Amino acid sequence: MNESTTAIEVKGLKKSFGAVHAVADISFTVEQGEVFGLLGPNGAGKTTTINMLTGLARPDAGTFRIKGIDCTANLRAAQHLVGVVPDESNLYAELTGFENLCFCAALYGLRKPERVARARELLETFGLSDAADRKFAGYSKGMKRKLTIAAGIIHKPDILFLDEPTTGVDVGSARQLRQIVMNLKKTRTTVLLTTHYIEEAERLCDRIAFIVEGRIVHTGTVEELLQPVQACHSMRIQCSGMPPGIVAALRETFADLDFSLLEPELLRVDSGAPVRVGPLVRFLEDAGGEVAEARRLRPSLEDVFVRVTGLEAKVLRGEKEKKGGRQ
Ligand SMILES: Nc1ncnc2c1ncn2[C@@H]1O[C@H](COP(=O)(O)OP(=O)(O)OP(=O)(O)O)[C@@H](O)[C@H]1O
Repeated sequence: MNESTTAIEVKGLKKSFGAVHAVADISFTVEQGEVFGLLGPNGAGKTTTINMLTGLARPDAGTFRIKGIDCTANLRAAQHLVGVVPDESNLYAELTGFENLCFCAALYGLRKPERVARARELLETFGLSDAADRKFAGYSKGMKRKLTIAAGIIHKPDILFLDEPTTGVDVGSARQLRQIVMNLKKTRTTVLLTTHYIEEAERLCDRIAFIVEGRIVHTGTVEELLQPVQACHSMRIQCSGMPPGIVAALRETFADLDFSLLEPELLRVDSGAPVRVGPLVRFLEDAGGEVAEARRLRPSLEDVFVRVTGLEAKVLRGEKEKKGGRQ
């Protein structure tokens, strides 16, 4: 019997498409009951990783185990243990929400009375009962996403692969979808999710792996990831009328501080020690500027991402369009 608490174990997974190394070399483990996030910009290799783990893409190299079962050669061996929510919905546009769920339940071998009961239960839980008899094609993006997650957990899997749960949905639906993930966590379902939203990873995940150009560059709990920047002190100063060359002048006068101009009227100050605001404000105003606000910044995961990857935070904010259903 396998006593291990490891739900997913990935070693040296690789996948190329021609000259593109979509997944260059990826290894990680996810413990049972954990919500583990792959966080990275568009094109980092998140979907390709999930596709390999769910049998939608064949790895060029590497191995992976699900609950101790080697699935590299035989994915079916662990199929009953996993649920999959792909980034583009795999549900049928012409079927109703209820029919889609019953169909998925049948694929997983649930008996008819069980299918109907489970479909109704999930429609109720996800707030979709009123839309149960409407065609999937007419659902909003948020409703489509919810139903696709419901379909992924219809057979109560131990492990759920969830690709970009909230991409392309409105703020309210995103909040509900995050709540769904938190509820799954309460039932000890292991979740491997991908996202390019830092706040989402921070809120939902027990551990996060930063993925860039097909490689995991850093992994840890939010607390562990934040550790290197805890000692950093940063400020944002909103100041109009700053003369050209102000950043160089500030650097010369305050040699222990680092300055960057985020916008023409927005200055960022970073330091390894607490920053004294008074002298900075006086300097800026003596130079002809007018300070509207000076605000201390809490160290954030975004700072860590920027520091570890060398990328700008805005690469994570790129949105991508989703289709949402088989047409
Ligand atoms: N079927 C394919 N054929 C050719 N190139 C592909 C294919 N699938 C992915 N790629 C390329 O592999 C790289 C990784 O893509 P992948 O979709 O895994 O990234 P991602 O991190 O999921 O990004 P996104 O958030 O945009 O979905 C990208 O350069 C992408 O263009």
